[in-house]
Amino acid sequence: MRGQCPPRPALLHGLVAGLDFEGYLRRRAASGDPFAVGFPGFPPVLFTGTAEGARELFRAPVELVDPPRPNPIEPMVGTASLILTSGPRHRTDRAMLAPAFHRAKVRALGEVIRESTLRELESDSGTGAPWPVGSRVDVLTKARSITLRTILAAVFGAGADSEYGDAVDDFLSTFTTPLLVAPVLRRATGGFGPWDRFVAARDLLDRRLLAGIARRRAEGPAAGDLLDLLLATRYEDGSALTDAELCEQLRTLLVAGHETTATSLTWALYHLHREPGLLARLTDELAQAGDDPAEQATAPLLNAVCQETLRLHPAVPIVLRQLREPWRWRGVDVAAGQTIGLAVGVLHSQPSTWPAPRLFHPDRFLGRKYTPFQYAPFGGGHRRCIGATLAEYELRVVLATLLTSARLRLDPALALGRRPRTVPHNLATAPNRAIHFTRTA
Ligand code: HEM
Repeated sequence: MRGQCPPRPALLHGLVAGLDFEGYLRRRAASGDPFAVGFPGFPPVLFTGTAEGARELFRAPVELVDPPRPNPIEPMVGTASLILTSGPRHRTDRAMLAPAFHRAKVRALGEVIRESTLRELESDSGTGAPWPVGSRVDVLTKARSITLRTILAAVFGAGADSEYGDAVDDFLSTFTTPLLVAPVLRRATGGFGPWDRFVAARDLLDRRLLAGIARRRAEGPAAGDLLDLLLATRYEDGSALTDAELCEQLRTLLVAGHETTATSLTWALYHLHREPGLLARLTDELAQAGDDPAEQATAPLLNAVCQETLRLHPAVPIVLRQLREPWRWRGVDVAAGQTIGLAVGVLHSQPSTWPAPRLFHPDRFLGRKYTPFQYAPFGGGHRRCIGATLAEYELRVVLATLLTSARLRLDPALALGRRPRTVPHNLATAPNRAIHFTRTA
């Protein structure tokens, strides 16, 4: 089948992918399905971008698939991370954490999310500057402050941002794209290189996390937040998570739980402010819904805007599984050890499901449902994103709060110019340039 030979040279392709990840995957998909992609420093991956391929991937027997190893994000999250474990260990960890992501628990964070958003507009937030009328900001920075406070509240309880916020920021900013894509750079260079800076930031964050863990152990469980659930985790042999493993799980939740949502918020605001008619419809809808986050979050057009944002800009653009044994997938015999995956953006661009797929058109979600194999921004199967309910609720509450509390103007060059490209960024992706807005009211 065409498209299966890994592209050569991988380094050149890696550079092109680094400049426009979504566009690169779409171009590779044009050669056939499945199609191979080589990433520098890692074995080639065989991708699908079809609903049938997604169905087979998500329904693969649990004991057949693992997360890929080596994995570029391992230095950030560690081997005990929920993202990297498999088998009974993964099952237990997921089951223990799941209650924190149930609908009722997520709804209870509504006020925290709303206040966090208002704080970003009105006053000095500690993790971000105020946004007075007339000033211009990179909205991704604002979105990151809001989503970091939310995930810190979900993990440690409300108000935890002053203790951990800056350490998480430093940790994330030191894991630069070169470190992500080029494992050869991951070595000490006398304390001054990018790897040394990353390791120092990770150590600092872990020290803060360990202090928080010690305090919680001394004080006893709080209100069933994620830290409580991690501390209560027990395996079949009765053992608990070690301190190092606790740090890895906490780092995972903090990182996976805020950059993704922040990127999605940025794209949603970008598209809304390029389409005044759509923005007016949405603000009218929100005006009817009042101030209650739970009420606002049920608004149909708001929901459609969030879904369309995740369709056009899936913050996690690839979903990967490594085969333990040989498997026939998409009509191809795939060897044990090979990694197969879903290119989410390619799936979300299939013209048979999504007419005019490159257009931002939320109405396609009004009154219509798609299968979990046609639309998969949160992946699928037994590893589907554990934070999906939180992410969707947070997107809606932050957008509703921002749009009913402030007026924003997108920079004219962005409002009229070409759409920014998507580039890899930490665990997720981000627009390749800053999306600036001026607050006008
Ligand atoms: C818009 C926001 C988000 C997007 C687009 C997103 C997307 C994804 C995707 C595609 C996966 C891989 C699923 C698979 O392998 O099938 C994933 C996994 C994961 N996500 Fe999210 N995510 C988001 C927000 C969150 C939030 C708020 C959390 C909260 C902690 C979170 C935590 C995780 C974790 C821990 C995993 C690993 C799950 C496992 O392997 O069992 N994510 N996410």
